[in-house]
Amino acid sequence: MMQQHHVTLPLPVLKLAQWHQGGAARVQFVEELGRAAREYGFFYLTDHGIPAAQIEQVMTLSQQFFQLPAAQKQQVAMVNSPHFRGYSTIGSELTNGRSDQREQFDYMQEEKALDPAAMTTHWHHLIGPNQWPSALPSMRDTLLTWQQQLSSISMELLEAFALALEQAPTAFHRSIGEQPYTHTKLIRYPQRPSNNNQGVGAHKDPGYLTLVLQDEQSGLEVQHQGEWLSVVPLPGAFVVNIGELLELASDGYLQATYHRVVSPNNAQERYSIAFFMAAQLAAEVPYLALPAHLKRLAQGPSSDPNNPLFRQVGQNVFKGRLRSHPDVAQRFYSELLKNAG
Ligand SMILES: O=C(O)CCC(=O)C(=O)O
Ligand SMILES: [Fe+2]
Repeated sequence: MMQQHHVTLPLPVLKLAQWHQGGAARVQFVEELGRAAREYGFFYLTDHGIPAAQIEQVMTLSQQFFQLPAAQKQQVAMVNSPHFRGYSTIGSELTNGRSDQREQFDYMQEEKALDPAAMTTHWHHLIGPNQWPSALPSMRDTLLTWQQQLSSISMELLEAFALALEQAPTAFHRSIGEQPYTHTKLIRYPQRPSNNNQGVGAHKDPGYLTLVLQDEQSGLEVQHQGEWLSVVPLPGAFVVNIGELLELASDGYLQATYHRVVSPNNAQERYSIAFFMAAQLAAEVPYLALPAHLKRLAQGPSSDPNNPLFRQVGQNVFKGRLRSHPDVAQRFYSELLKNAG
């Protein structure tokens, strides 16, 4: 018999199949979710229904993309997209003012940019087409399907979150409308350079929820009671975390947890794929009326002068993008930065 290795996982493991099962299993899922969300703001999600073969296919595609010659990746460079979509080279992204040691490919829903006359506010620029590399013709359909599937899982999770907060399961629906704003990021962390181990600096995610798929290389860490916990990889699981919009909606009863990635310390590189779900850009985050026993524990959303949280979804997403991608901000939004500064 194969020897079993029992690794103690640092975070709760939730099975989405339990939610699908309904009845008492669903009630238990909601209870576990409520506890995990309040205690850690992070958990592993397994039994989510996405086949292992598809996960493998998407991970392989990501590796193929990053292995393309630099010139081909530059053909889809994000710095050419006012919509913050495409490839960012290592070091071009900033978190907490320091450069992140990762290269990435960002895409969102496939959309047409708005007519300039219809652009009445800055975040309208987030809407637009993706950029796809001609060298990998299957990438577009494979990744848009992936994004749609993760969006469906996130919608189910949001219903469960609503129940955990003792709301109607549809409490978030109005802010989502027909389609939430979704964003996926393929990421490659190279082996740690000698002078900077910041894969991505400590941050909160700006949306409602994030689902991360990691390979077998650790590096993701979450802040918990003043310590950094290593989110050791659990094969096939998504790591789910709460974003700023859920913190705002619950008046800080749930908090968006700080997390970071420390660059691989050995000869390995690390690949991950992060999926971020916000609400509709035009929406305002709802104020949920929490029952007294939860309200008592709500501390109000955190107020960090370096990271104001905005209830207007588009504004919250746009501020995050401007800060993370100064090259795009400088090229397309320098007037805005001048006025803000
Ligand atoms: O790569 C990871 O594991 C997490 C990435 C992350 O936190 C982010 O891109 O917001
Ligand atoms: Fe993150």
